Amino acid sequence: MAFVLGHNQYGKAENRVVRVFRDSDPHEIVDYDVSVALWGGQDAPHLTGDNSPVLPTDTQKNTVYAFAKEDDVVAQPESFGIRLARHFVDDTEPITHARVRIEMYPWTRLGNPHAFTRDGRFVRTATVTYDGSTTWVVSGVEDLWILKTTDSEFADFLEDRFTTLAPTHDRLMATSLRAQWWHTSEDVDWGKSHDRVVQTVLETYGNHHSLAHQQTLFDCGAAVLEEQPEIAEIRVTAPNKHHFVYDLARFGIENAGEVFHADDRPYGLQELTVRRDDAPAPGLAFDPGQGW
Ligand SMILES: O=c1[nH]c(=O)c2[nH]c(=O)[nH]c2[nH]1
Repeated sequence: MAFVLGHNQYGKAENRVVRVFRDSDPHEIVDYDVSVALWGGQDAPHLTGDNSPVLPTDTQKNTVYAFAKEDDVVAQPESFGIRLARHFVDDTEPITHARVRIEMYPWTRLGNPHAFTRDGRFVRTATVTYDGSTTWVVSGVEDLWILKTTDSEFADFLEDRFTTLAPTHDRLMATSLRAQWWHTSEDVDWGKSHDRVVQTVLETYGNHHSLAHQQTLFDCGAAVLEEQPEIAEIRVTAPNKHHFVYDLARFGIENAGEVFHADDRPYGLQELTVRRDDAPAPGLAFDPGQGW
């Protein structure tokens, strides 16, 4: 029996970088978790242990911290990712592809010019993939919690002999949303664009009269594409965080949708892509992972 090497990539994952902009008054900071993955020309180390084509992950880590000195570049996760990805491919023989994934933890300024509190509303993400000619820039958000106390229905669904769910025309609906959107241009004010997407998603989710979580999420994605022409495609992963009306009738207490059990698992999971009908193919924009 013979074995062949399939897709492989390697890199330094989760480099935690905090950059302080001391020259700005008041001080600014960015807080990143940067993961680098490189591929191309790496048969020898896997098959024979010959490390001559390997740029050590330790060197990759050092590069992340060194480039964090470049003010304009490091200020936004997208521009930092572009800088790093192009460097690793353009300056390192035999690397052909780089993917840099950055999580950004937002901090909010306190009352004085050099103190901050971690803003736990969401994590901002950017994933940049570069193949030596094309650069794919994907921005995103994770752990964006949204909850609405009414304006949500779920009825008229398929029923079979295992169905026990009662249809409802008024329920509490909640999620912790993950979304990633692909820009077809780099001529973007990354910070403003990100703020706008988050705002659009929050407003749409909140204002939408929902017949299903699926419908609300599609509308959120469509609203983002409507607002921002440079975004070609958005992918959303959203658990339906079930809240069950707690049975207080057992104690002779009325509960008209006021006391809920916030269930942890299992949860419904809606995953969808919304794209412009004339959008180009996304190529390597979205990380398929190892497929499990
Ligand atoms: O919005 C919903 N979509 C579903 O597919 C579903 N399934 C379910 O049990 N509850 C819900 N709610």
